[in-house]
Amino acid sequence: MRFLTAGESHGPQLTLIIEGFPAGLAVNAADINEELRRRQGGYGRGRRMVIEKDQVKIVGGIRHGYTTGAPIALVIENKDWKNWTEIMGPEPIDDPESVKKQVTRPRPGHADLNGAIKYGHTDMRNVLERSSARETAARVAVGTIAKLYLKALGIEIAGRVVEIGGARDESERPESIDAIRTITEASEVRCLDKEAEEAMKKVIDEAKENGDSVGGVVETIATGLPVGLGSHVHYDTKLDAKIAMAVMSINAFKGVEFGEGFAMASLPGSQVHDEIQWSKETGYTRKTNRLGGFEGGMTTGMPVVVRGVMKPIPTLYKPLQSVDIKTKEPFAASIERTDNCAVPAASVVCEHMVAWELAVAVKEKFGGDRMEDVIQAVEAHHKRSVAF
Ligand SMILES: Cc1cc2nc3c(=O)[nH]c(=O)nc-3n(C[C@H](O)[C@H](O)[C@H](O)COP(=O)(O)O)c2cc1C
Ligand SMILES: C=C(O[C@@H]1CC(C(=O)O)=C[C@@H](OP(=O)(O)O)[C@H]1O)C(=O)O
Repeated sequence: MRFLTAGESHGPQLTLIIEGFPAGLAVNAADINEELRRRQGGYGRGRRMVIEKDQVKIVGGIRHGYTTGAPIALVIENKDWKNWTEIMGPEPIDDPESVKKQVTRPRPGHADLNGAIKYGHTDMRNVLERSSARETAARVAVGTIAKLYLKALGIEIAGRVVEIGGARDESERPESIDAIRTITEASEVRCLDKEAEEAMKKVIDEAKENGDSVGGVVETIATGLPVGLGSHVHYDTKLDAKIAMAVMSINAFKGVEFGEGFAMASLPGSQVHDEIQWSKETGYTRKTNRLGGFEGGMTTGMPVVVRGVMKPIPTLYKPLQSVDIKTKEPFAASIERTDNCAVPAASVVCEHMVAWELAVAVKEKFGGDRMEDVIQAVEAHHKRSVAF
């Protein structure tokens, strides 16, 4: 299974090709549009999200509501494109230097300067257009199909915000995925606790007033997993490692942890490892889930619990010192628009990246050209695991 995305933030559209889903999976544009809507929202977003109303157009691989087994092709239009046709057009121009809005002032913390030096661009727009997290809309679209595939196999996924700029949601996470979804959807920052929500909004407001930005921590939970997705045999078959890579690949993510995560550093082994129990009805389970659903790079059958930390947004209204690459003169950046917190949106992206990696692992273990084959294979594996 693989997917590729193409398209610039202010270009005409994002384009996606996805390979590997079996035939017979029910997929509707409405399912994808609902997840795209979720990603666009959340407290702290900037004015761009007023312009965009993300809608997917299915242009291949799905017919009469079902996958055919052919590559799936999707398109998401950028409504902002109409304001950028001159600056972003593909046609050759005689004097590129004449283009208005050439970007020569790299933002600390963004991809601008490294990308310019690496690719030799004097207009850093050639870097920022593709490094923009606009691309995460495409990832949510493919992740929605992964979610639908997993759901047909009894695997459910939800996400939430745990922390924003030091304001933390300490409340107990409900076990039910539906409960997590219902509560977080009612929260403007996608957390579980009302008081925490107010504190997070305050932190975002204060940062905005100061021309600053804030980051945070998001969590994704997946339930209903078969035992033994992933493998211990190679570094690149360990599923926790693959999920960590996928989460780290989200723009501005700087760290990943599973279960108790970094807190394990200060705990004795007896308070970290999950004791094993057995019953005839359920087979082997763990009494706790402090390891977050993985041992040896394989799923234990307990919920996968993965968290990612997002750094504060790099584009700031409060100027940070940088150097103009054309004049080599120092300047203090001034900008037009930006998100000042995208942690709630990023929690939606994280859910979808985890869904994708789980879907890949399911496909690797169970194969199948038709959905009914996959369903049967997963059911047979569940039965074997319980009887083991
Ligand atoms: C949903 C989302 C929205 C983002 N919005 C912005 C933004 O408005 N302005 C900005 O400078 N960075 C934004 N970022 C972060 C940058 O895309 C990111 O910092 C940049 O691509 C550099 O990559 P790195 O931070 O992973 O090193 C956003 C990230 C996400 C996940
Ligand atoms: C467009 C999206 O996010 C963008 C991500 C982003 C960045 O630098 O990552 C910068 C901003 O873009 P603009 O400069 O056009 O305002 C965000 O709006 C989106 O999430 O769909």
